[in-house]
Amino acid sequence: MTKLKIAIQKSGRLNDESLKILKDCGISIDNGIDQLKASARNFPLEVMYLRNGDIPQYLRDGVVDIAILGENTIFEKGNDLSVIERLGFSKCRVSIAVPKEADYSSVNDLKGKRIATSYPNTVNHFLSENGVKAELHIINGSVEIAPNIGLADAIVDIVSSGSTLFKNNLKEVETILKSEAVLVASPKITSELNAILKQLQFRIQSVLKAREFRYVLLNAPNDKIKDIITILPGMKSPTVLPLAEEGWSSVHTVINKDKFWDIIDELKTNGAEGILVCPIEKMVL
Ligand SMILES: Nc1ncnc2c1ncn2[C@@H]1O[C@H](COP(=O)(O)OP(=O)(O)OP(=O)(O)O)[C@@H](O)[C@H]1O
Ligand SMILES: O=P(O)(O)OC[C@H]1O[C@H](OP(=O)(O)OP(=O)(O)O)[C@H](O)[C@@H]1O
Ligand SMILES: [Mg+2]
Repeated sequence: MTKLKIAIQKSGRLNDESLKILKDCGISIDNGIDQLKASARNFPLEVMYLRNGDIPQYLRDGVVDIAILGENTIFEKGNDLSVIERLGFSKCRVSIAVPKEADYSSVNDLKGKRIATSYPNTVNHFLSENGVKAELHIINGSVEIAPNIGLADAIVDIVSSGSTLFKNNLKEVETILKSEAVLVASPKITSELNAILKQLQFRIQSVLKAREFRYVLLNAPNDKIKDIITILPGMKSPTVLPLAEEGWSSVHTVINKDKFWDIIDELKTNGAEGILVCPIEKMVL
């Protein structure tokens, strides 16, 4: 049977969530702690566990058909590859940071300075766009330590919470790009495999959509139902069902997860009781 080959990061920041999204799509695979390859049991998919930084080349060569990787890696090493789906996890940015006590007012302050980074193409692109020449020191890890040991005047690295910068007495001064995990396809993918990819994409989209929403159930007196429905816009129209207790109904609807906390007080003042908010597994519109 023809199988779609997907590359995911062997270990690191993207591994867990990449496996989780496949699992949420109903695809069961083994994790890659001791393996480089695993087959899905119930979907024509073969998983290759690889280093994130190596994946763009494997896609280009057609060794794998699709991959989950950080968008920043595409920017650094795979500008020729096309992103087919943004996956909403591993959100971070690639930023410039300098020692806390350094004066910094604009990118021009980096002229002639030493910049340590693991992302030379990203930095060179940013510097040349801004007409600034600097000296790059390419290092593969622990970039944030470089200014403290006298190796560099500034760094360019991934920032998420900012705690690594804080611990190393650095401040973020420019954001070069924002990144999240993305699904990328090889330019060499065949039409047969593309058809399997479409099925996988359909599943991923219904999982991602479901992650944005919550299923809400509540009880309310019948004379308040109209008001409650106006506060609770549903997918189409909320479901209203009579309760066993005379004069009361139950309202069921789906709302954006971020909206719930904005309307909770309004729901309560309008007589809503026994409010339940549940996650949704899949959502097909
Ligand atoms: N602190 C973070 N918060 C959120 N996402 C992050 C963070 N650090 C990295 N990422 C994202 O996860 C991806 C993988 O990062 P990680 O540090 O695990 O691997 P790596 O060192 O780039 O890769 P590898 O060793 O597999 O080649 C990055 O390209 C980035 O998109
Ligand atoms: O802003 P923060 O939330 O502190 O995250 C940023 C840190 O996370 C990443 O490193 P990671 O923990 O993946 O370790 P690594 O350097 O071994 O890749 C990145 O290289 C930064 O050092
Ligand atoms: Mg890292």
